[in-house]
Amino acid sequence: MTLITDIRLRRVLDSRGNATVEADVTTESGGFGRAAAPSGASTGEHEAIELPAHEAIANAREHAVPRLVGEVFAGDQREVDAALHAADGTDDFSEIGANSAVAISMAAAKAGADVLGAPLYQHLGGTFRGDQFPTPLGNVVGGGEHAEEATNIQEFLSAPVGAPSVTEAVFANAQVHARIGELLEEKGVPANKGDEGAWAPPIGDDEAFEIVDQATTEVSDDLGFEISFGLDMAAAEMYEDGEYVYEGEANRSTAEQIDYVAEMVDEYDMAYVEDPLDENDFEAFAELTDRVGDRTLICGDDLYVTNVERLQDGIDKGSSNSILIKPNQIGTLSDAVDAIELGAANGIQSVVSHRSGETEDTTIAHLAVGAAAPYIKTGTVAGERTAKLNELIRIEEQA
Ligand SMILES: C=C(OP(=O)(O)O)C(=O)O
Ligand SMILES: [Mg+2]
Repeated sequence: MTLITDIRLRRVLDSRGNATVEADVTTESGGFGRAAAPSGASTGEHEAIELPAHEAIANAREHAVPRLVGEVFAGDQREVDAALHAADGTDDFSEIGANSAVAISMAAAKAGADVLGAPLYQHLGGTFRGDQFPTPLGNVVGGGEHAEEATNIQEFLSAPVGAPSVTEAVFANAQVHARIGELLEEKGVPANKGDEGAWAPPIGDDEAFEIVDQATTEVSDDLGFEISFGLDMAAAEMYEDGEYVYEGEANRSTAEQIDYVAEMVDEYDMAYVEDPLDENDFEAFAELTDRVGDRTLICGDDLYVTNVERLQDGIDKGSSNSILIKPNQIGTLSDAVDAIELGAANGIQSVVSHRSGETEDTTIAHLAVGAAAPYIKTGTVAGERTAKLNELIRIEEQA
């Protein structure tokens, strides 16, 4: 029933206005799935390769489509993803493009779910999934590679860790975002928005810490549950010649960077710090995790690039207690689920994540619920972000 009978690939727009790959997968019994690849700006050095959309489409049409159509069942995700790897023939999807691979992988999953008549999260996770929801980490202030003339730190993330439901958590993050907008206006700070819809004010990191702390505390008091906050430092983007470069402040050595992050974790009681150190420095990550990992999540994004071999290295070295999961960093849903499961088996908490360039695709909301990931990072406002957040609200209502 789920034999793939047709795959269509096209260029569509992402939220930055760039071309990305959209895939339609149809099965023998009329099952249908459509999905589109997201795209990063602060990409990890070890990510699977995204090709220009037209090239990824041409190469996937030549190599992947003939291996899937009439050959593979959309209901068997492992089979779909193995065929994508075989069609590509490299270890980083540089032949067909990770953008084509992930779009086809996700579209096939949706087609499989469609035939079964089951929600995607249940098709991915099994019938006993749907009772555990991720806490949404919401980007409320940011800069780095996502906005010019804004904070050095890429993302300040509202973390409604005490929310009684995912719906209340989603609305809490939106309220924090709105309150920050008011606080910036009161201070007379002109606030544009970055690629993910977070405020991108021309202020230093110190001031951003204070504003985010104030907003999360006020909204927490108003709503009556704990709202902490966290960071994505995207430190690989700051790392030059052995130092962390901060515009408008002194650079920091690795030891100083570790001290700085550890101090901020304690000063602001932060729940989460992503990529606080360079993407190849497993040892410095381990030092920081050793210092503060009992009271906050130290998450590897560019460090692991959703790759089980890099994650195993991090597990062996004690580099972190959390991993970011971006399906397009590794190319298929099966690879992403493998990383979540390896993490879970070793006490590493998964954060399923969007990219800074997104589409209206909602697959990651289902992946987070289907794989019982404890966190999801998918923005706070902006249509391509609220698409996922609103899908979580719907899943919670149905489950
Ligand atoms: C979402 C992120 O940004 P990008 O997609 O630009 O890598 C991130 O770094 O976590
Ligand atoms: Mg990141």
